[in-house]
Amino acid sequence: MMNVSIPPIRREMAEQARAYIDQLTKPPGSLGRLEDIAAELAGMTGELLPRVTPPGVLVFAADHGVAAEGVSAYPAEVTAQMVSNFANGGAAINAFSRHIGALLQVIDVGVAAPIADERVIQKKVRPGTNNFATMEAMTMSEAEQALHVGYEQAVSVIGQGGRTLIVGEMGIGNTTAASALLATLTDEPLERIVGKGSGIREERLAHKRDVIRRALLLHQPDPAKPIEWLAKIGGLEIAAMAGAMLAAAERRIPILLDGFICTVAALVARQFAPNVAEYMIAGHRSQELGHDIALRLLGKEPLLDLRMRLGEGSGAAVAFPLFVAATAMVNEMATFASAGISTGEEKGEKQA
Ligand SMILES: Cc1cc2ncn([C@H]3O[C@H](COP(=O)(O)O)[C@@H](O)[C@H]3O)c2cc1C
Ligand SMILES: O=C(O)c1cccnc1
Repeated sequence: MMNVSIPPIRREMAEQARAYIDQLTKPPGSLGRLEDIAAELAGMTGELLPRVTPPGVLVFAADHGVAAEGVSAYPAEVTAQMVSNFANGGAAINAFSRHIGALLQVIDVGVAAPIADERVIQKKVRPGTNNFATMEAMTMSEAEQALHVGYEQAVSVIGQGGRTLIVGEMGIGNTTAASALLATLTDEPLERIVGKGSGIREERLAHKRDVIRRALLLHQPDPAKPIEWLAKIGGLEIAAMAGAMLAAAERRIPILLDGFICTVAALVARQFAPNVAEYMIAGHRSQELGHDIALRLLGKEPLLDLRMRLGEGSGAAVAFPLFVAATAMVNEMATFASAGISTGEEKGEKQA
């Protein structure tokens, strides 16, 4: 792991798509960012008329030992409780997945409590990580196993017909792990990286930053050694999300990113294969403080800004209809020639 070989995107197909989009019955550029999305999807898939439905939504759940430090607004048992909620179809990601016709899978990659529900895919690598404030979160072998779980799950959902990959997560404490990972990729101070996650108060936010500061001093994690980096301060679901992204890019499947945790997982994936990022589009800007820094590092501008801060893949699911609109534009619109409509240039018209 991770011996992935991700093909370069087909830039000539993206260019061909742009030229074709300019022939559609609208002033050039008038569908704005949708035109960019359509061209990017063509470059990723290698197809002028790509299909993006159905999306595969993978929600990876795992617990975090660092939750014992009081870094979340919620108790750790909420992870397992929310997994039951996912299984019962009652979470935000369930509602949104139904409305976009997604193939939704919920995967236990490391929930602390036993999950005995056949609607949850059982891939537990270990029951939660260790508290990385005092010891390494997991072994390197476990980090690799978690990456593999994600990789295999993406292969599976793509095999079932998934044409876009959305990855979400559930794990109380995971904004602490994601912030710690992000902090090692930038010189930005923790005051600009570490946010309120599920909604902690200001006093607790200072404590959360202290916990991360101490952990970074203790472990000296090096992102250039990504398995070791993940093992020291990462999370099982974050590793799985990264693995899933690698599998999708390898198969030319576009990846629609969710919020803060997901973008950090994308940065993790990039540590394994730099060009994986060419297959990603950022779905939304999360309210989580560090998300802008993570997006900037990844070089992505988010499609939506709805002041969301949930995770689970919810922001990506809400952005997905933009993929549908972009591909419908290319697939269904008439061209000036086919509709017999005069072009502005032919008439020598200028915009007033
Ligand atoms: C009921 C509930 C549902 C959630 N769904 C996603 N998260 C989000 O909040 C958690 C991260 O925040 P922190 O690091 O502060 O614990 C993750 O589980 C994330 O998916 C939830 C959190 C809660 C409480
Ligand atoms: O943007 C996210 O992924 C996020 C933000 C807050 C809490 N959980 C997740």
